[in-house]
Amino acid sequence: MSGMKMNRPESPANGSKVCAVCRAKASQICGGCGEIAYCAKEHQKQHWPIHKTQCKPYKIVFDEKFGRCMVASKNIKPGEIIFREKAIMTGPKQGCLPCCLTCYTSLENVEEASLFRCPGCNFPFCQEKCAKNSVHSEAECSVLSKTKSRITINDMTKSHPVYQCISPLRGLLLKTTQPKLFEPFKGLEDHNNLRRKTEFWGVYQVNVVEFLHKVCELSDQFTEEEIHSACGALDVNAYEIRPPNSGQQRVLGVFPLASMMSHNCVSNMNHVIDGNYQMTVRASVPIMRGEQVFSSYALALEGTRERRALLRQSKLFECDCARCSDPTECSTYLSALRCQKCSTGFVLPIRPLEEKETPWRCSQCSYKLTAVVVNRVVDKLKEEFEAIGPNEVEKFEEFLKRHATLVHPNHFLFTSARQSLSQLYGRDERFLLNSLTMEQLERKISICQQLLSVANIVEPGLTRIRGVTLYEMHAPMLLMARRTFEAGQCTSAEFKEKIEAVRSILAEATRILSLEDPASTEGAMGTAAVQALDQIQRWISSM
Ligand SMILES: C[S@@+](CC[C@H](N)C(=O)[O-])C[C@H]1O[C@@H](n2cnc3c(N)ncnc32)[C@H](O)[C@@H]1O
Repeated sequence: MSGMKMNRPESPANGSKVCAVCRAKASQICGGCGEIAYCAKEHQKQHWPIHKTQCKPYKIVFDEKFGRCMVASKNIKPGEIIFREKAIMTGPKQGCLPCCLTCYTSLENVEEASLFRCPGCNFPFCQEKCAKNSVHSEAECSVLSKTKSRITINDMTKSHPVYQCISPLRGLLLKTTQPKLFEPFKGLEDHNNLRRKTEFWGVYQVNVVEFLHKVCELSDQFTEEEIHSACGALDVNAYEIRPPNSGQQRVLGVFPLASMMSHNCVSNMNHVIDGNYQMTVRASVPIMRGEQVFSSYALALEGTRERRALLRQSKLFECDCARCSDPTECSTYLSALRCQKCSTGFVLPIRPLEEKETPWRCSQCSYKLTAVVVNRVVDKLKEEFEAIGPNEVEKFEEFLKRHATLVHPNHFLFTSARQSLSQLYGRDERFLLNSLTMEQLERKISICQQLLSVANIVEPGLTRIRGVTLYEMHAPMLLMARRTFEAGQCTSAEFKEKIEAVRSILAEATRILSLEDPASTEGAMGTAAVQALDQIQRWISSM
């Protein structure tokens, strides 16, 4: 990586390390950070009270291209915790539906009589206890009370622009309520200079800056620039959280250390955020000393044009990672079309980083298409895909069948359709597992396999999608094995072999899903996976 500055550990000119306690020649290195060396175990033990606050498997360094970024200071194994961090603030996401400002429960289906309106500001909450929470009552309520005579949020089924102000306001109010937390918030990249030239700047100017200045009377406390910085810091850095009861809504959380991770379209970490808004970041694949810890700010199962557009718009940079630069997206062909001329080749962008201008060419017959034509085809397909309801199994299947001659089997819209189908077969009330035919069970397995073949490349290692898909795959495999055996269509030895295969899939799913928050859907799946694995293991040993 060019231009990266790293603070190297103290070592003599010949490169060998010295003991941090006695400066004798060191023979061992701290396993936690890979940085500090010791001559013997005793000195390591003696040094621990001092070293433990600095013992981290990463460093924050500066790079000309990425800005501040996180680099592994030792080799990190898959599953190893890189860091844990609690959110310094949380708040509603732009464009959200009205929600409780404390627990973020969606108020969409709550009757007016069941709402609690805060006596100070009249904002709706799910219950009185939430309105009394200190984040609201001790800071923002008095600011929002200025809106009381002007705003009443009545329609819970439509987003209200006032919610756009809440998260920036919470960030800004840290200045007086929690100055220690305001420092890292203020230090986040806001990209004001780039954002100033975008259409969003004007929207924030009206909906947030002018609202906080004119309606909330905060012009003495925060300048226009400071308010825009808060909006930018959130757009560029905040993580999306799925709190329980919030329905489909996402909440924003600010994690200053996690914000230091650069983006790569194939990340090497995974993160879990628990109910207390604590984030745990682990390596999903081996990370070697000196390598960056990369998060993915975009959805890994999207195509290059879609990921790069999101990163350009919300994170203000042009991603040129290995995946974006490769026309085949690391051989996944997630954006490839089928050639309509020779029908055996796939049409790929010649210069994938120039999505608006690049010609696309068939890998077999050199048939060419312009970017405009390709983008139009994909946009039309996307429109059709987005019109499919979440449980419409038949429509997803129809979509896959109808367009099989148009796009690569792994096309990102097909992969998304498969992701939905992998969950619907076996879970949707019309397709419960035990009611599935052998053909449908086979279909579920093949959908999961195809999904895994893509996930293994773009979300490799200990990642949520792999854990969930492996778990989804084990159940039809197990059921098929049992049905076949009970029908006398396989021998005991063959049956045992099939069960062994299920066991190994389930063991991997368990390893991945056990890293999830037990209160989350994936965490619950992890618990179920542990039980299923235990049962299968007992079953195998009794065979
Ligand atoms: C969440 S911040 C990461 C920390 C940031 N580098 C800093 O110094 O504060 C996101 C910003 O980092 C930079 N960045 C992250 N990943 C990048 C990448 N793959 N290529 C170029 N810039 C990147 C961009 O400026 C982006 O808006």
